[in-house]
Amino acid sequence: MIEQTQATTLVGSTDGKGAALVLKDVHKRFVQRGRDSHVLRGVNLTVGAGKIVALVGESGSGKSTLARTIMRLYRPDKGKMLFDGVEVGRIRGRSLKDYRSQVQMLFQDPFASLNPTHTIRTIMAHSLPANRARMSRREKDELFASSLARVGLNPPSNFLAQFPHELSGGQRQRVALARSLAAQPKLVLADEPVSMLDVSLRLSVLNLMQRLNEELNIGYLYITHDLASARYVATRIAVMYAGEIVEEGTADEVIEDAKHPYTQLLIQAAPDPNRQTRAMVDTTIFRGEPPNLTQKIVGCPFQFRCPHVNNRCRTEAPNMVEVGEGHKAKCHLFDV
Ligand SMILES: Nc1ncnc2c1ncn2[C@@H]1O[C@H](COP(=O)(O)OP(=O)(O)OP(=O)(O)O)[C@@H](O)[C@H]1O
Repeated sequence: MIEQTQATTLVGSTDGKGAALVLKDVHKRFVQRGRDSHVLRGVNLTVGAGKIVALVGESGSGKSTLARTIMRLYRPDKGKMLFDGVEVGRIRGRSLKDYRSQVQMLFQDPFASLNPTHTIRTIMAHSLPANRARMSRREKDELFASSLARVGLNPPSNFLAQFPHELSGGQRQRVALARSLAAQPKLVLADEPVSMLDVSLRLSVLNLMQRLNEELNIGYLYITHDLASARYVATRIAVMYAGEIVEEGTADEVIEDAKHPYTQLLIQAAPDPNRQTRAMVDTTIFRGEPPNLTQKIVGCPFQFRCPHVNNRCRTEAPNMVEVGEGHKAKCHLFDV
């Protein structure tokens, strides 16, 4: 029972040291109405212990599927996922619960993720890991209060008895963060956590995530469409296209010196805060469509939209190659 032995090292190992997530060649297929859709097509990605990595890409590129696969809500069809050195696919039973305490998800819509019929106290109590669920009510209230105070909800006692509908969107997202804190996570998979909040609140929630990262060494996989917020909050950015990471590097380098034609177009399409007329993502910059994931892709998945496409792109899939220090891109332009 090697997997049980390995997995038990997860239990209670909440030591503030953080833990790395390493994904190797992760594939996920869905079969829908008899059609096989290859949504994750060999994802390689590392979120270092206590690091913030942003995962950016268009709608449908597979970002949420990847997060759900990491959470073990989906089983990958192929590939390896290692968390804190433990193979995630082998974690079973109680250890899976512990894994899901240490790796938590923060969703786009905090209202949908908080049970509306429960008070904040009950919501927080339900997400406690087994080793904390046995605490006395007083101990739990102290833990919940300190978690709420840490996310800036003061005085915490006022919030414990409230229901989600009594809170603002920003407060609800803070409650969602406090709930995860009570379970001492090492990694939070934050799936568009600020996109439903008012612009004025977005920055405060991103700042809070960053502060929790610094104070508690919590790592984040920050999933977003928004390159500006990715650069603001993350040290590294990974760009996803059609179920693959096509570029990865430090946040500054990926934005300032993007190599992959897709990343370059994403940056061009991003809303420019200095230009009044382009408040939305400019999708007209992209010609063509992303590939049909129900069909086998021969060559580069970006060939149908790429301004630099050549014959090699139509026949040979590009490899990920070094394009700078700690900066990689999957494009034939650099694989000569
Ligand atoms: N359970 C499922 N069954 C079948 N297909 C699915 C399932 N979940 C996701 N997909 C398909 O996988 C593809 C990727 O979806 P996913 O939600 O992961 O993308 P995304 O990058 O997170 O998009 P968004 O930014 O809009 O959330 C889509 O084509 C979607 O229809």
